[in-house]
Formats: sequence, structure tokens, C-alpha cells
Amino acid sequence: MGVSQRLKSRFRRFLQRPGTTVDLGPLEKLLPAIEGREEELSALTDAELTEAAGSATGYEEICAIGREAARRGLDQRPYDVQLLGAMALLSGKVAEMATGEGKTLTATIAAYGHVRLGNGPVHVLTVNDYLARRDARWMEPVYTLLGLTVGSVSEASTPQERRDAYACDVTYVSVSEAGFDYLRDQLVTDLDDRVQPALRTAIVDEADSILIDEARVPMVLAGAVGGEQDPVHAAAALVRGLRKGKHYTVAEDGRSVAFTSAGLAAVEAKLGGIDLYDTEHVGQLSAVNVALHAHALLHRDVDYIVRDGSVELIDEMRGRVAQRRRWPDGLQAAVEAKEGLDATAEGEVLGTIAVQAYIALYPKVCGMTATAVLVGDQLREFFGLEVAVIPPNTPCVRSDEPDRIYATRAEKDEALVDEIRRCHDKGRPVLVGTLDVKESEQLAVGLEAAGVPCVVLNAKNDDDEAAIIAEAGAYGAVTVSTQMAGRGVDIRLGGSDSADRDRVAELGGLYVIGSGRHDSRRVDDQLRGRAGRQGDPGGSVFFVSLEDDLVVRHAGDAVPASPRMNADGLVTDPQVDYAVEHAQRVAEGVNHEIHRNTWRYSVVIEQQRKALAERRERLLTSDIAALMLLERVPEKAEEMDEDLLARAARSIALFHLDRLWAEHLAELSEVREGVHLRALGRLDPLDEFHRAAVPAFNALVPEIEARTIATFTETEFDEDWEPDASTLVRPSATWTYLVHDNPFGSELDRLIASVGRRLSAAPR
Ligand SMILES: Nc1ncnc2c1ncn2[C@@H]1O[C@H](COP(=O)(O)OP(=O)(O)OP(=O)(O)O)[C@@H](O)[C@H]1O
Repeated sequence: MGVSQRLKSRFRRFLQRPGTTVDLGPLEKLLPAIEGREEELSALTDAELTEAAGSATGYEEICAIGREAARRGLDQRPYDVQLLGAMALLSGKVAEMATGEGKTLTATIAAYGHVRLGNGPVHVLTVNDYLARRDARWMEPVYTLLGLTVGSVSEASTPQERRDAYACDVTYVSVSEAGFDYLRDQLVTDLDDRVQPALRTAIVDEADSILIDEARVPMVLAGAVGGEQDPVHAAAALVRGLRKGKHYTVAEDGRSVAFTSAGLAAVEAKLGGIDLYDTEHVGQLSAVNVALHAHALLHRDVDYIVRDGSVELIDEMRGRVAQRRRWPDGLQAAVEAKEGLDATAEGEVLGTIAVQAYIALYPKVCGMTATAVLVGDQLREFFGLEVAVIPPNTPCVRSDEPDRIYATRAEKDEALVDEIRRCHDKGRPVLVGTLDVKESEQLAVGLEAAGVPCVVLNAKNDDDEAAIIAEAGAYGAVTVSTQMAGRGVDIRLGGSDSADRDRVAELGGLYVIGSGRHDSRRVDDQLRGRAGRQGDPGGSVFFVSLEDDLVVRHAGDAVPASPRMNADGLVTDPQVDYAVEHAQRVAEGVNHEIHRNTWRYSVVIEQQRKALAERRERLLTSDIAALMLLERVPEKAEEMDEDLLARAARSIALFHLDRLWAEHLAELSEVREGVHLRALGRLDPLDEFHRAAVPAFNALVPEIEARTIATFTETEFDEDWEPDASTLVRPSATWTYLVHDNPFGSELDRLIASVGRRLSAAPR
């Protein structure tokens, strides 16, 4: 590489440092020309506008026509910054636009543009069904004027409704529904049963949340198989009385737990004095470890709630019940057993894909969120996406106060209630963001005792979430919710009808209070962003205590022994401010590392899934299965009617491919859970995983052929032969779920830790 090239590449690396963003200059230059088209376009009839929309080609024309359609369809003229955002999305970037800047409309113009540029159909991927439905309906008049069809998919949609929605130019769908549809489509035996067309372009809403926070969440399609309950219940009973410190220790980061020698001895005694580390008890050891995880690390009303006799997971970030989400196999049943509920059937995994891998199936991806810069390096690392920061339409005048830090939790809680009461007495609306549902409820009790009425938004009333959040800016309102709840819902000053706007604005607008710093600064920034939208007055502050989890876990050493404080107990030591910032950065680093690690495991499975999907597609759309049988079993195949042979060969081969893939997934998950590794000792888990996964996959294709030939040979065919009539019965009921936070990595650590402890324990 020559000197100038090296310089260029260094300069480029400088430009691409985390936090650096795309230059908007070239796009800004188009704005005057777009504006110049307004008069001429406004003179067109609706029909003429629609016709013009159908032939637009460049960014300039797309934006000019998009603007005119929005003006007519919604009575809102898109701001220049919204057009800049739309162009950033058209050029495949993640647009960072502050909360309330009108991302919904921005995405609409971009979706139209993508269709015009030949990148359709476009999927706008949302974080939930509510937003998919709302945005599709809200933007429909604009799409109609642009001559495009729009649809939305939700959990309740029938296959035909899904097919219709996906047949539109633009489809709004939550990322999980889209992923599940993809997985179901991978299992059809008749092309007509598919609902999704080939994936082309995704516009990802709340991009940081979907692309980073949810990236490693696997979406799972399962078939009904009876679950075994008893070992799980037995293991839950074994760990029920165990105590922290004495019987087990929890790692500082709260992510893993390990038996102490005393704990292990207690469990082994209850089992009649067996040695759990004996190879014959490997299954039991695994069950007991999972039960301990459920017992020690998962807390009711924080990680899950129990409703109508079943365990429902709480989405840690949003603080609301995560629909159809489960922990990985075993853990879910262990929590159910801990709560004394019948364990639900595990089900056989028929297909699975992580959110990140699903997104990667779209040849074109772009996205938008209020907080992208902070994850700029991760967006680049995992998706090759760059961030474009779009300036606000009206400058933000929100006043963000420095953290108020107290020595103890109790002092913090008291000061928090006092501050809320002071604001409430004046009528200034307050939105409090808490870290979890339990904290929300505790705060509500404190507020009630102080005579402050409040509305608590928690996982248990998620149906009304949007409506409640929309009123958070009303005069005198006090709303308590977890930090992430209600993302995407507009908070207007003076209530959803803005009736009291002036009075509330005079009081300083909405006051957002965080009851603690989240693990990620991004989530804190999102919370702050709920105040001061579109140039509204507003304020934000976070209350922190040195006993908060985040500080204890990640900055224990950095906190001075006796920090400076003022008379009110407020810590005024700059070193403490630094320690809190530091704790957050460490937590962010830990999460990034977990993401990277999980992804390294998924890469192999992903390649295998893709290779098999291609094979399946060929089986489905060609006669390769029949040709294989003609070659391998000529006596029988040549005698059969051609159509019948093609039909039978295809069904049998698809059946075996799907079955073997399901078996393969089960095997991989066992490998990952460490069942094999435990016997193998301390080897690099990732290497070990590859060593098992690659040959297992290579054996798959010959095995599909062998089983296809066997079934073909054994089956009697007549003209009316149907797959269902033979032994080729597919799992009848299928359902879908998301696997919550993958504890495998930490489980391995835990196992290694417990093995280590075991080894160092004195021989008995
Ligand atoms: N060009 C415009 N002119 C007037 N009002 C607009 C314009 N664009 C958007 N709005 C209004 O601004 C409000 C916020 O829009 P929207 O909900 O799309 O914001 P957002 O950026 O998605 O916010 P969030 O980060 O909460 O998702 C809506 O009430 C919308 O009608």
C-alpha cells in the first residue's frame, strides 16, 4: 500500500471512529430544488399527483412528491429535516432523529422512495404489533396518494391476511411476526402456502432496540411434543431451601450462580448421597443447575410475573410482558416448577433464527431511532450500517440536570418522593422512569404515603400502555413507568388534546425523572427524550445512590470511601460522578461482549441454516428428489407415474429434511448447553462447538437421502397417495416464541466455576 493510500485509509478509519457519522452535505444541497417543485406540484389534482408519483426516480422528485402527498393526506408539510432523514434511509443509513421529530412520516417517504427505486416490497419493522397497526393506518392516506398499497400484520392475523398484507408495496410488521412468518414459510410443502414474498428492503424502527438490544434473541418455531415434568419439579424442590452465601454464590454481575461445596453436598445428600459429577448423573446435575439459576437469578415481578397460572416474562428493557417469550429450554420449566405450576410442554424446535440473522436476510437495510450514535460502532460491526445524525427541526431547549447522587438507597428514595411531590404541588407533570416493575410499585407506595396520586404503568396493564403514556404531559399528572415503556407514543404538553398546553409550558413542561441509571446510557437518553419534544420546554434528572446495583456491580472500587456531601445528603464529589459514568461504560462493554460472543456461536448455525434452506428450496421447486430416486431406486421409481413420483419424492424428502434439521438443532443446543463440554473438561467452548457442529451438519445431507430412500422403498403407492396417510405426519400444532436472554455463556462460566470449586474442595 502506498503512502497516500495508507493516509487515506487512516483518514477513513478516523472518519469511522465510533461516534462519527455520515456527512449530510450532499443531501442538504438537494433541499432548495425540492422546495422549488412545491408550487407546481400543489397545482396538480390528486389523480395527477398519483400519476406523477408513479414515475418519480431520483431523491429530489421522490421527496418533492412525498412532501406534497403528506401535505394533502395528513395536512402536515414534512420539514426539511424529515426529508433529510428520508434520504438518509434511502441511502441505507441509520438516521438518528430525536424523539417526536416525526420519524413515522419520514419512514413513509423513504418507503415510497425505496419502492420507486426498485427496492420493493418494503417492510417497516416495528417493535410491537400496536405500532405496526397504528403506523400503517395513520400513513395510509399518504400511501394512497402516492399510488402505493400498504398493509400490516399482527399476531392475530390469519395466513390469508398475512399474505394480503405482504403483497402490498409497504408492510408494517413487528420484527418478531416477520421472523416467525419467515420460519413458517421455511416449512411449507406447497409453494402456495407461503405468506412472505422474497425479502428485499427493511426499514427498522427503533433501530438500536431491534438491531442491538434484541439482536441475539432467537425466534423459535416449535411443534407439539409432550414435555417431561417430573425431573424439573424434583430439581426445583431440591434447591428450594438453599441460601445465598451458604449454599451458592452469585457472581457480581448478577448473571451467574454457582454452588458452594456446602450447597452441592446438601443437594447430593437429598439425592441419597450420590456424586453429581459422576458421568451417570450428568442429566441430574444439569437439571439442578438450571433449577438453581431459576431459584437464585430470576425474580418474580422483576423478571417475570405469574398470571392466569402461567409464567410470563417481563421484557427487561420495556418493563412490560413480553408476548410469547420464553427462556431457553429447561429454564422456563424450572421457573414454572419454582412457582409450583405445571411445566408447559417444551416442544420440539422446528426452526429458529436470531433477530440479527433475520435482518441480514434483507439485501437492503436502513433504520431510524433517537439514539444511534452511541451504538454506531456496533451497528457497523454487526450490520455494516453507518449512522446519519439528522438535526432537530426546532432546537431542543430541555434542561438536563446533573445526576443527584445519594450515599444510600433510602436517602435517594426519600429525596425522589420529595422532588416529585414538589413538582406535583405546582402542577408540573412528572414522568418517572424506573429500572423495573418492582421499583415502580415500591415508588407508587411511597408516593401514595406522601399523598401524591400517580398512575403506574407496569407489565400487568400493558394493554392501556399507549393511552396512559399519551396523557403523561397533562397538568398535575404523575406517571411512573419502566424506562422503555411506551416508546413511540407521543407525549403532548397539557394532555393528549393539548388543552392545558400553555399552563404546563409555563411550569417548565414535562419533567422526566430517572430513578436510577440504566445499564445503557442510550436507554437513559431515550427517557430524557420523552421531554422537550419539538422545542417544547422540559427537564430531566436522574437520581442515583451508591447502593444502586449498577454502581455496586461495576464501580465498587472507584467510589471513594467517604465522598464529599452537602447538608441534604447530596454527594458533591466529582470522583463519584466519574464512578457512576464509569459503571455505565463497563456495563455497556459487558453487553457488547455478550452480543459478540453469542453472535460467534450463531454464525455457524446461520451458515448451516442458509445452506439447508437453499437445498429445501430446490426440493420444493424442482424434481431433484424424483431424479435422485430414479437413480438410486430405479426398479421401483421407473415403474411409477411421473407426477406421482415427483409428488411423493418431494414430500418424503422435505419431511426428512425438516425432521433432521429439527434433530440437528436439538443436538446443537445440547452441545451449547455444555452437556458434552462438561465431560470433556476445560476446552475452548467455541472450538468445541464447531468441532461438534460441522461434522454433524455434513452428515445431514447423506442422511436425508438415506431416509428418503428408506421411506420410499417401504411405502406402497397408489394414485391417491397423500403424505398424511402414510407415516409422514408432521407435528400438528406449531407455535412460536422468543427465547429470552441466552444464558448459555454464563452457564458455561458457572459450570467451569463449580467444577473448579469442586476440584479445590477437600476430598471426602
Ligand atoms: N411535518 C410535520 N408537521 C406537523 N406535525 C408533524 C410533522 N411530522 C410529524 N408531526 C407530528 O409529530 C408527532 C410525532 O411524530 P412521531 O410519532 O412520528 O415521532 P417520532 O419521531 O416517531 O417519535 P418517537 O421517538 O416517540 O417514536 C406526531 O403527532 C406527528 O403527527
